[in-house]
Amino acid sequence: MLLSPAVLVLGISLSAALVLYNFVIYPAFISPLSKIPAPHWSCHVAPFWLWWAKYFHHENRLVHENHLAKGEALRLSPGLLSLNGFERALKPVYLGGFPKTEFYFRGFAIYGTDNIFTFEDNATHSSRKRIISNTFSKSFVLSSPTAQGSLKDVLFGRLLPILHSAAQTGKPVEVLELSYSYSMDSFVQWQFGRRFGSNLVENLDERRLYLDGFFAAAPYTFWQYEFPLVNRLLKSIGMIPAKVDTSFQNIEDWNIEKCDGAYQLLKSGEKLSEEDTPVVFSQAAKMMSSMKSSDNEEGYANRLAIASDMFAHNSAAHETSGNTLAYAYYELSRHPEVQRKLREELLTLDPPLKFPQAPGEFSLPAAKDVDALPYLEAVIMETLRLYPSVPGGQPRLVPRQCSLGGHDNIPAGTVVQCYAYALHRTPEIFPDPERWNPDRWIDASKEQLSEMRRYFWAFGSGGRMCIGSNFAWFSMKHNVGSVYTNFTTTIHDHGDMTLIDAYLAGPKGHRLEIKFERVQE
Ligand code: HEM
Repeated sequence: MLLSPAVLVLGISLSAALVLYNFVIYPAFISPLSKIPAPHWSCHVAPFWLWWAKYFHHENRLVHENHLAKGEALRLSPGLLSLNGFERALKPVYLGGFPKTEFYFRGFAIYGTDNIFTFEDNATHSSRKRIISNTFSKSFVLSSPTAQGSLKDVLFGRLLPILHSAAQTGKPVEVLELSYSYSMDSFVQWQFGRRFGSNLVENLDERRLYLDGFFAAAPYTFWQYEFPLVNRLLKSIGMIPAKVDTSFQNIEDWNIEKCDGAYQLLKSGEKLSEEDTPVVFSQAAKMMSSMKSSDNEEGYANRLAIASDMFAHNSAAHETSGNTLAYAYYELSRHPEVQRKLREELLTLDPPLKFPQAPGEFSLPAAKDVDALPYLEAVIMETLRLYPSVPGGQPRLVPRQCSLGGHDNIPAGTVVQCYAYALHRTPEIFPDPERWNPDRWIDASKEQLSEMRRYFWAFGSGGRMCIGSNFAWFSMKHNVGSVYTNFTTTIHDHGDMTLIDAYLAGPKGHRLEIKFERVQE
């Protein structure tokens, strides 16, 4: 049956009116979100501003500037809010356990499989996290002989000798990639045990394989996070080079070889020394797999799920801690007076973190003593405040209608996010926020300090907070502690040290050359 022209015109007009209402009138004027200020008027009806800010790497900075000008809630796109504050932002959203969004699967699923970082559903996530969380507790890390073994091998056996000989020859050292390498090796040795540890610090082929594989995709993350289908299309027509996938495949293989090796070792029943114990992997394998001697080489239960978790851990460990260490060297090198003060504190350790040690003797101070040094902690806290390695928005889904950022009736399904970049630069909490000033953590009153700690968000908060934060503190404190016990540092040369404007970030110029000089006894 043919429709009359009048009915056709009416149908088209009604559809147009419906589209206009749903995509313009409702979001711009009627939705409860329409009252929330936006960085640009178009944010109320379309995500173009946000795509532009992400693509050109202005998002974190502009979100921060807009919070300063317009208050604690911003509408970045029709269904996405940025929040900045504790009581009406961090507390309800992150401590309240709002679930994650698909952003995490798009960006961080490995072997095509979810992992602890990517699960959206809280119940699945917490049952996975429970399996390994005890190995990541502070008391476990500080008393772990395997972690001590990793310090002995990686810090004292590899990193400090490199710095020591550079100090003797007067040659500068590029410390950014060296810090990624140290952070990876120190964590992987704890994760998989010494036999399956990595050696990115000394083995430049392994370093290139891992870091090239890891960073090859960095220029294309916009497509990967925002438009996965376009990302696939760009790959299929060669606009994203094939080496992005092949070099990533290399590091997936690198990780799974460690998993398979450690699995076979555990299954063999061999009595392992503390140094050889794959602390994190064994916990995951025992709980998620059968560990039967009949399991074949690569055929154990949950192989890819375990490997995906292990990859999530070691990839999270090396980049974040590596960037933090490099920024700590950078700022300390610009502040000799802070180096002096830090060294004074470090020399109170008994024994101090001296390198080299007398032949045949090796002794470290108790890890809890290193952990308790207030100025060392302040130096690293302040570095993480000014240069958070996860500065970008951490998106969560509003599960039910609620009030946030001073606005009521935020509908279920809205995506909300806080930015460490903006929280850490809130001037009422951190006066003179662009200044690197470790003393702010020492001189603050008790009340100020508790506010500063509520806004300090380098490791996130709530149920999805960083599981590796205690290991990161352990590894970074021993690194900075032993370097500044033995050396003074100055800057030789560097690329642009501005923090990249992205979800995960290090220095834009990706290069920091430092000169090390032995401390005069
Ligand atoms: C300076 C060092 C580190 C920083 C600044 C850091 C920061 C963070 C942040 C901000 C999150 C939350 C991200 C989000 O929800 O969007 C996170 C989660 C996570 N981090 Fe770290 N991280 C560091 C070191 C490590 C280390 C050493 C590990 C090793 C295991 C690790 C493993 C993880 C994992 C597995 C998660 C996901 C936790 C979950 O969803 O339950 N991180 N990290």
